[in-house]
Amino acid sequence: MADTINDRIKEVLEKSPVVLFMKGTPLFPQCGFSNQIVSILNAVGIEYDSVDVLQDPEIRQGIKVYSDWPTFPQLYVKGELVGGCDIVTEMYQSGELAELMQKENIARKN
Ligand SMILES: N[C@@H](CCC(=O)N[C@@H](CS)C(=O)NCC(=O)O)C(=O)O
Ligand code: FES
Repeated sequence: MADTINDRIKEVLEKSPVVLFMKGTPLFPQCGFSNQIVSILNAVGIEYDSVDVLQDPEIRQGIKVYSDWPTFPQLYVKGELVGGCDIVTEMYQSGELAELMQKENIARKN
């Protein structure tokens, strides 16, 4: 069972270089923390996939264990957890987030 969840998570992470696990969708975030990280990703202007953990209790629980990180949002770049709302906000403000996206050659939204 646990293996199945981890396999599903890996599949999602391998499908796209940037994945946001959040509550709701980028168009309709269902929590202020998720809303904030969506605004930041829009401001940085990069392409990303998102997973609505409210629609998927298995992933909601599984990803917490996978990365040993108990909350949402969770931003992944190239399969690695970058952080939640606080960390990503700090990285955005310092310019580190844009730098990371550039370094990893993440596609920009036109
Ligand atoms: N300080 C956190 C704020 C996020 C947070 O506290 N999220 C809570 C409320 S949305 C959460 O995901 N709780 C676990 C859950 O709902 O499964 C961050 O930097 O991301
Ligand atoms: S859903 Fe209540 S704080 Fe995120």
